[in-house]
Amino acid sequence: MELSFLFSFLRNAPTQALLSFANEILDESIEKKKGELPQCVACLLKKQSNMMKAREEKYLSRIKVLETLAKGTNEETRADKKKFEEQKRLGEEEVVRLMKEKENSESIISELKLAIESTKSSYEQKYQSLETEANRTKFELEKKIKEVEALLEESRRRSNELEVFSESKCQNWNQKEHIFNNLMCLELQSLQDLRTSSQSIKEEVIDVQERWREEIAKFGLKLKVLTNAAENYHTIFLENIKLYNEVQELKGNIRVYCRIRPLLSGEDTKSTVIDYIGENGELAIVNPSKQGKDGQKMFKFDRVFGPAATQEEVFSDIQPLVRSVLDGYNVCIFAYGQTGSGKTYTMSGPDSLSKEEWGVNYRALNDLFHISRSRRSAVEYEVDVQMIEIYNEQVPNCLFFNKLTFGIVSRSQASGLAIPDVSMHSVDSTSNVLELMQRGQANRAISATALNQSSSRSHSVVTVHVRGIDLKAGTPLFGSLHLIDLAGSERVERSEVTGDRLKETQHINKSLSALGDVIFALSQKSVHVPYRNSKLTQVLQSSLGGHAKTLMFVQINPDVKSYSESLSALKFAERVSGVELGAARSNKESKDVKNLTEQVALLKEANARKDEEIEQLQKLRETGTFSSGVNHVKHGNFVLRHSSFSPEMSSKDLTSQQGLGLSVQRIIRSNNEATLDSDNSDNSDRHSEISSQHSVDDKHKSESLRHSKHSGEEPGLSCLADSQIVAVNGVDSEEGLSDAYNGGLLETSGLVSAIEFIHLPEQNRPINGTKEKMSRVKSTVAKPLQPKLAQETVIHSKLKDSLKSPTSLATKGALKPINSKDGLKSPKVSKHQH
Ligand SMILES: Nc1ncnc2c1ncn2[C@@H]1O[C@H](COP(=O)(O)OP(=O)(O)OP(=O)(O)O)[C@@H](O)[C@H]1O
Repeated sequence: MELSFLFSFLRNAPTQALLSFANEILDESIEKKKGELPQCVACLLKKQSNMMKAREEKYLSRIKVLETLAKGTNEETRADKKKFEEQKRLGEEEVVRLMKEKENSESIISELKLAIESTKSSYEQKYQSLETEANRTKFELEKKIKEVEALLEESRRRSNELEVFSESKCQNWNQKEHIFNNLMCLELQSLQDLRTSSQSIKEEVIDVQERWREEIAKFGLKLKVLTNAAENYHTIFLENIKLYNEVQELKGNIRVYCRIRPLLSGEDTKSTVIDYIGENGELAIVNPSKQGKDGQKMFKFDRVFGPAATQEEVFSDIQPLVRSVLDGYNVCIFAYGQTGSGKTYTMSGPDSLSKEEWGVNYRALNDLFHISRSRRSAVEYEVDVQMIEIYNEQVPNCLFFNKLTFGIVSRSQASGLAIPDVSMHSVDSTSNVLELMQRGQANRAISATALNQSSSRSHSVVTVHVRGIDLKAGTPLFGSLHLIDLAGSERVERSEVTGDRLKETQHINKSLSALGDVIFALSQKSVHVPYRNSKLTQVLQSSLGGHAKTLMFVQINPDVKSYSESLSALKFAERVSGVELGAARSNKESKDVKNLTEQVALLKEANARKDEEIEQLQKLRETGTFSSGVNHVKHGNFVLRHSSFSPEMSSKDLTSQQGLGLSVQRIIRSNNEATLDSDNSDNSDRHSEISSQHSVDDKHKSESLRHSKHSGEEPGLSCLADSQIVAVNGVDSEEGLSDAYNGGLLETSGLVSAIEFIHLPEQNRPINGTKEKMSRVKSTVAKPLQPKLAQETVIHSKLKDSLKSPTSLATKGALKPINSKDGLKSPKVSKHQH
């Protein structure tokens, strides 16, 4: 074990150790050689001396032989002596030679000795150096041996430790093996279990798969149903939007779209007040001077267009509204916002006008032409345009260079004209419109201010009148579209204006604040709405307080410097979006209305005849020959002629009573009463509207009942508004008549009454400001019912039914005689009449 460890140690020992081991072997051989060297030298010397001795002995023996020979032969032969001498000489020479040889040998020996000596010394030196080296190496080797021994000791210890460790490891591994074996057994067991359970799972999976297949088949069916539903969803979604719009239209909220213009060059393009623009009309702006949530303000409008919105996108959203003008609606679109916020851009477009940059005005007219052409086979349309501006509370006509100023009629005319005297221009193509509008735009008051290079200094109003006639039914319609680019509100210190510009600014701000007051009154549903405080609100009256569809663009400049202006514009817009105008009404006559109008004409005829009879009866009465079944009604500013029948009477009685069951009341009212009234006329207008609206509901019935009781008159007679007057006058006005059917047809306590409002001609108007109107009382008398009157009874009942449904009877204009030509030309006619 130890040896094997040593071998392995040597095998693994570093080169240094091997080197030392080699040295050790070398040292041993040197040691050996060192012991052999003197013996070698001694042997060599011994050989040499032996050889020399042998040679010397040989020579000496030869000399002895020779001497013996010489002694022996001396006597024998003297010849031989000579020979001997010769031989002696030769021997001597030989000796000399030998001596020489000996000398040579001796020199060789000495040389050899020297060589041996030198070799010896060199060997000794070498030996010494080798000895020193050997000593050193020995010392090192000893040292190394010691180290090796220590290492050996250490490795022995380690090997012991390793042995112990491996012993324990072995035990561990044995234990582990044991555990592993146990585990394996368990695993095998659980594998077996798993196999069993997997088998059962497999069966279950097959079962589940089977069930899934069935479920998937069911899902497939359901999916089919869902796909069908999804296909329908879009249609339903669109229908929902349509319905939502219809609800909105019924509520008549002013629609508010917000448009944010992009930041212009010269404005800080990195900072903007716009924080968030939602898809559903949400808008969040941030106050640059406040941090976090505190500085954020949220608004909600019908739609918000971001800075990237194109003119086309903006128009496509309002297109349905514009198109409804062709269905006889009055539509008003106006742009509001601080100066330089992009109102003119939205309404007209930039100065360098290309088709892509057309604003709402051009696009609206272009679209109207397009649609009217596509409907040509069914409806014939005529389009006229008026263009005015409100500049310093004056109303010049933008389409005339001399800019005559005009007065505003406080209430919109049936024609939709607030300013009836302004010239009307018939247009039939987009190029006409472009030419006309550019003329109007050129005549508009525009100046440079610190905030806008081309700031509009006036409110511009473009009114598009559409008159159409349904070629099949022969019914007329008329709609109007007001496109209003308001002048921008501005802070004088920011716009840095003086002189004329300052005066303009003051007028602009004053009229915008009047608009704010009107909006406030409308949102509060106040009885009094101060339309008369400015020309702007007077022009907008029919759009804000009438039955028009109204849309406002609130324009926003996103620059942080304009934060406070943007905030107040958004607050104003929020208030505007809360204004409910009521359902918009179409100025389109239906077939029913046409029939009814014809019937009304018949009624009028019958009335005229009846009036004659009444007059005759009155005369009779005055002469005291007749008095029965006559009611005199006089209340406030009006006088009614009324006859009634009791609720107990059956329809048969009604017929047999021959006219007693029906009373036709004629109420004459000045059509332009509102124009002539003082400021309070707004109130009276409103009152008259309210009362006429209320006349069909129960509240009013009870009111009239109370009133009539109070005045000692029969119930059902005093339900008309204060401002309405009664006069006996043969002049009928269509507008007044339609008003009557809007508000004057009553049913009270079983009494059916028809009331007819008739315009007073100019000369018959009451004196300015007076509420005491000229009146005459006329009484109806029982009179045999003529066949025509029986028919009238039915007609009146029909009328009553129609009035209960708000859509069945049209507005004022709806009851005009069905002279289609007249109906079609109505706006122009009214322009001249008024
Ligand atoms: N959506 C827009 N895209 C590009 N430029 C716009 C946009 N809106 C406005 N601008 C530019 O902003 C500048 C001011 O616009 P505009 O004259 O229409 O403002 P305004 O509200 O009518 O101002 P004012 O009330 O003073 O007449 C113009 O140079 C216009 O071209």
